[in-house]
Amino acid sequence: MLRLAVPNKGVLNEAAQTILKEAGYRSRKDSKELVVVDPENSCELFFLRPRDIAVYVGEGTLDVGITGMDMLADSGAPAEQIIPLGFGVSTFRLAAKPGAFTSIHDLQGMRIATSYAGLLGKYLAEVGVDARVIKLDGAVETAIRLGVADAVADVVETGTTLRNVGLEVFGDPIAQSQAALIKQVGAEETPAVRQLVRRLQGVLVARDYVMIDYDIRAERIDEAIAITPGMEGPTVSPLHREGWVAVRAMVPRKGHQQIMDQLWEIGAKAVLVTAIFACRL
Ligand SMILES: Nc1ncnc2c1ncn2[C@@H]1O[C@H](COP(=O)(O)OP(=O)(O)OP(=O)(O)O)[C@@H](O)[C@H]1O
Ligand SMILES: O=P(O)(O)OC[C@H]1O[C@H](OP(=O)(O)OP(=O)(O)O)[C@H](O)[C@@H]1O
Ligand SMILES: [Mg+2]
Repeated sequence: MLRLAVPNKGVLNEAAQTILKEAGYRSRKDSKELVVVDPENSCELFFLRPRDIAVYVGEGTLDVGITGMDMLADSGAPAEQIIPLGFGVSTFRLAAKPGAFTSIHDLQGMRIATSYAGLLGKYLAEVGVDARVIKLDGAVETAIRLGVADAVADVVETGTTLRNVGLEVFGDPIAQSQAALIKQVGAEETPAVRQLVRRLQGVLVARDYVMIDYDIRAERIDEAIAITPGMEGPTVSPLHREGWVAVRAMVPRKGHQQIMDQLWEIGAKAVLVTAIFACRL
């Protein structure tokens, strides 16, 4: 049995469940379910707080888990990324009242509120700043207004939360993060883990790529291949029309309209773009 940890709440919950479902694993029927057994995939899914997932995986009680890389770094647990998953993308940053500070070095002797005390503590040690870390569970942006802190260190995505309380980021970003599949440091990747990884990678590729099909004059095939090189070279098949070939290749979803324009410029006909439902590369 593969034992897999999935975020039970927060912004990672829905995206993690979606990617696992697309990868062929069972979903839970309601948000109160804490363990789901998936016999077809010989897998058990444990729904846990994203912050705790690194701890379970680091201890080796669960084989793999999905959590934010910032949470993994914050926990200090001996776990590592297997693959990034492309969601829960955020930056960990300092913020304060506009104009109050310009760099981390202005925070010597100040109070900084955060729910990522581990991550902030490591950063302060790295840059040699001695500040007081005020550990809070969430909604840390309010700490300044309530007089508990002079600055905050928190996750920023769109910046809406900071704007709403009249705060501004300052200094260099402390860390970039996104959700990842993680395992214990040094743990061997079992066949079940490798299969999960292949499936997740297949979903990520299917999300990022589309399939393009078109017909082109045989003498322009080199130009066409330069535009649509595919993953390992496009499929080129003869057409039942003298002097023409059919080409099929995967291209990035982003920018596929520009690729269609370029193909049209070199005389391609019947250019079709279709979504990839699933793939294994
Ligand atoms: N608004 C956001 N956009 C993108 N990613 C985010 C956002 N907020 C948090 N994250 C990321 O999601 C992960 C989990 O954060 P989340 O806020 O769900 O956990 P939490 O704060 O412990 O839980 P909760 O907010 O339910 O108390 C972290 O890696 C974080 O960087
Ligand atoms: O830049 P934004 O797009 O506004 O997103 C960032 C906000 O999202 C998260 O809050 P969450 O909803 O998880 O609440 P929390 O602070 O209680 O964790 C994070 O802690 C920030 O407050
Ligand atoms: Mg949160």
